[in-house]
Amino acid sequence: MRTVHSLKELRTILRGYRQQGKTIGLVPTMGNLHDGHISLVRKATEAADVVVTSIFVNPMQFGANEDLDTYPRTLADDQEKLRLAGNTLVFAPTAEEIYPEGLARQTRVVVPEVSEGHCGASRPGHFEGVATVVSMLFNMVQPDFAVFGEKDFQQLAVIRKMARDLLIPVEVIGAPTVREADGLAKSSRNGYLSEEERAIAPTLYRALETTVAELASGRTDFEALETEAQQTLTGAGFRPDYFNIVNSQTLKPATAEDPELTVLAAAFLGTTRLIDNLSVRR
Ligand SMILES: Nc1ncnc2c1ncn2[C@@H]1O[C@H](COP(=O)(O)OP(=O)(O)OP(=O)(O)O)[C@@H](O)[C@H]1O
Ligand SMILES: CC(C)(CO)[C@@H](O)C(=O)[O-]
Ligand code: BAL
Repeated sequence: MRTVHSLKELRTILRGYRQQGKTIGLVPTMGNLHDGHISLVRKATEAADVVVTSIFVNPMQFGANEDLDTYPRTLADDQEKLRLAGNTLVFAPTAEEIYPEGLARQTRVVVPEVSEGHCGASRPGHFEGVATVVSMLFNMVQPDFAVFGEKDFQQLAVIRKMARDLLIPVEVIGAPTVREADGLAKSSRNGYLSEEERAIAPTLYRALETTVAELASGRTDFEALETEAQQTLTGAGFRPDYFNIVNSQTLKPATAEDPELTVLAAAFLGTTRLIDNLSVRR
């Protein structure tokens, strides 16, 4: 498995694979890899001959008061995990390689509607940063397939729409959320939790499970369900950011007629912001 840091090297190697008629899968990440990321890599190896995992902590998607500087960077460990998972190539560029003229002068990709609300409301500019860097990664790698986790449900919806609207010839594949034994969604940011916070953290998943069970039983008083869940989270020691029951396709507020609903949630434990979601067909 090779690691490249420059776009020039990446393009040279990928040209070789294409000349051999090989299909290419892309797994975009910010590194500090865990079993969730590795499940995406394995899925990509099933779909494509060659798998490129990118590791780039993208400054454009971080807000001014967020954790860009402290975000864990663990390239050597990540490389070993990727090698064991059957990954072909690691692309780990510097910020200068991706944004040579700096963020202020970079063309940006805005995805309307689906970027609004939920994480888009709490993290202004976040999905613009994600859509911009992912469209650049699609241009750099020109993958046949790209795999993203359903843990970041709104992000997956934004990327699907962006690829469709910009006519990018890539098949976007969603992969199920990988969880710890107690239900907590695996996430690099779980590493920020204290022992006490880690013990509370699975309450987020349990609140989603409770809400989904109520929805499956036919309840349609969505706002009351959202309030109940937020009270549960607050009682457990969280500071809820949002807890929204939505139409799984549009991510707009749920209606009683929707055939599939998704519950999207984000909540803080101390300074750590966790997100998770669960879907239910009715
Ligand atoms: N538990 C998980 N199961 C499946 N996919 C996941 C999981 N966690 C992250 N992913 C996916 O991995 C890709 C890279 O995500 P990222 O590097 O931000 O990891 P992360 O653990 O979600 O980090 P963060 O804590 O910053 O949210 C995204 O497509 C994301 O949805
Ligand atoms: C898709 C992504 C790699 C873009 O920076 C990031 O948002 C992530 O890790 O989910
Ligand atoms: N996993 C989403 C990337 C972010 O939180 O910035």
